[in-house]
Amino acid sequence: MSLVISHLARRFGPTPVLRGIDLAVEQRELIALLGPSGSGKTTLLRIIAGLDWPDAGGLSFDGDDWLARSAGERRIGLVFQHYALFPHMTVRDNIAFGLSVRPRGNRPDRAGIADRVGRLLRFLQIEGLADRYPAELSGGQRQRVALGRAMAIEPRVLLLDEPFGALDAQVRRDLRRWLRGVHDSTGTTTIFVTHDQEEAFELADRVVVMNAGMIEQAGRPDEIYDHPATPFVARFLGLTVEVPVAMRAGRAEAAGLDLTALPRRAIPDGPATLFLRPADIQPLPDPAAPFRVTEIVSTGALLRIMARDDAGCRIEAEIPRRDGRDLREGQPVALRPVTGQIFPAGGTLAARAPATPVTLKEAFA
Ligand SMILES: Nc1ncnc2c1ncn2[C@@H]1O[C@H](COP(=O)(O)OP(=O)(O)OP(=O)(O)O)[C@@H](O)[C@H]1O
Repeated sequence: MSLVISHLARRFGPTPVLRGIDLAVEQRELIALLGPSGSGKTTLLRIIAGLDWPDAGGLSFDGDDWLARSAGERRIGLVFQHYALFPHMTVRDNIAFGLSVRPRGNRPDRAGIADRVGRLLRFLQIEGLADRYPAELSGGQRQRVALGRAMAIEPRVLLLDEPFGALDAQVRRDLRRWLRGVHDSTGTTTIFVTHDQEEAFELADRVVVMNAGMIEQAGRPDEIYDHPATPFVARFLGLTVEVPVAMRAGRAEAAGLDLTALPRRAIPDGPATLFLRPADIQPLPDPAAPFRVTEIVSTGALLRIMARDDAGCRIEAEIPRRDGRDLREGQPVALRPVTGQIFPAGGTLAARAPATPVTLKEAFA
């Protein structure tokens, strides 16, 4: 166990921003803090970094009480969305900065620093940028350099706050893969903040979903994707179709919906809510079905099918375009969810469930 966060609380004036955070981060783990704006992700990151202090709770690293340590003593690498590099310094000097300001006993000599920076530049595949100034770099290149600067001090924990937030989609994707590769080679314990689901799921070993200052769920990406633990997580992860159902002997029933593909659940008889992703609902032409297609919209590869029954219940399904050739507006369709999540009424917990071969070790050898 490396980083242990216990019962952490923080308020700003009367507003509680963190309301009892408990999280243990293993050595070498890559954790994503995922949540909507204002859920407290940055505040938590700042407290870990030593840039802010909690009102209550604990924070330790390998048993050492970090709340008794300054930011510098914690040896943390930080990368922010707009972490301005020093504009008057070249990339090489920016990366060397963290090493050159170390206390004397701990500081390599000039040749040692130059050697380390050279190896790090190669490792991060930014050798060609070494003599440029930040103004001569693209956004993606700047963030690679910012990561290099954060890593030069061999941080015990690397903290990234929306590091790719300001970049366009393709660059973000490239940087994600690059970051994952860097992490896999170095094994630096890493926590990054994002509100981008795809980014969190592609990059992280474990995703921590935050909402209103609390952790709603923490787990492996596929675990969270397949089994959201709360209605909030379900909605946040795209299970946006909510259907009132009646539970009977573990099966969900709803008029006009074929729910036979859903497995039995250990949920008491009575009212419940079924949460579905539009992509998990199959609309099948059926003259006897109570739902009718009201609208078909193409988004390119996909068709969005809106359906409605006489009682006014509206359900949206999303299917690959090639699967929708037989569907027409006005046509009766049976709706068949293939998977979904059920929460008892009241919304409590669900019953269901690189180009160069230099490694960082070599870079610092
Ligand atoms: N120094 C401060 N003083 C007062 N309120 C603050 C301060 N810092 C943050 N807050 C408030 O605390 C709440 C949580 O902010 P925080 O930045 O931690 O959320 P976040 O999840 O990182 O959001 P975002 O994704 O928008 O960055 C917000 O309502 C914010 O306005």
